Amino acid sequence: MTSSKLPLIGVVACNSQLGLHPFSIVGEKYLLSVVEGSGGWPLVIPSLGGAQPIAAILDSLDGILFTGSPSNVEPHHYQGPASSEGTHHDPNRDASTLPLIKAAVAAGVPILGVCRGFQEMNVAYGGSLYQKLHEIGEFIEHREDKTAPLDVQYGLAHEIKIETDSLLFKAWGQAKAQVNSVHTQGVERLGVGLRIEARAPDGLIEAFSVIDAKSFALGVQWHPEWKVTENPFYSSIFKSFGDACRNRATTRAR
Ligand SMILES: N[C@@H](CCC(=O)NCCCC(=O)O)C(=O)O
Repeated sequence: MTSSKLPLIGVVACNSQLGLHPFSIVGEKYLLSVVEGSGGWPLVIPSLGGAQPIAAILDSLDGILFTGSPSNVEPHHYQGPASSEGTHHDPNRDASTLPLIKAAVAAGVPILGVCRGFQEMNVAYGGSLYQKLHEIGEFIEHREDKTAPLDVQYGLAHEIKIETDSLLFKAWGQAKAQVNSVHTQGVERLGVGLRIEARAPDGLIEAFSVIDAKSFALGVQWHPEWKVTENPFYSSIFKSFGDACRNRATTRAR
């Protein structure tokens, strides 16, 4: 690979107030997973909301990672009931990522959605979300113990069963894997044009891909970016995503 073909991978940012100023921020684990897991270079995509130059963004990138976030997609985007008081939202991120997801897939730009990014993909394709899985009754605990050390919070939490006709199976080569679980929300109604790739033991959808995508388009509910190089399953996901980005890098006009 020559340096001019290094895949440039957009990583979407969250908005957060630090002191008196609003900042666009991206967790370092996402940036490192692009470098160490996908062999690309991360470029932060700010979620400024409103008009964004989608065509120019897509023309400049070989892939996009839609990151996880403590914030939740605002329920009006999926015709859900209003969130309970105090729910953390990021309306500018919603306004930026929801249109960018479908535009990226249509343009053949590889995408990987993680946790909030996975939930955004589902909403972008017309799906809906459970806002509090633990209140539904039929699901195992999918939340992390926020009082535990990070390695415990992101430790392996449950098994997933992987469909054999799937991007995940192609990457991993096995029909089962162990994953972490760091989320409160989950897919309720699957978006149109999405195919289930994996489920948790309680039936919750843990991964899907976009059926008619011209390139890699996968969403996962868990966090494969977490210490990606130490987990062969997580590595296989970022490697497959990186391969798709490398493929675009060799053909994209610069
Ligand atoms: N808020 C949603 C999505 C959960 C999620 O993405 N968690 C990651 C938080 C830390 C990080 O930024 O990686 C939900 O709770 O379901």
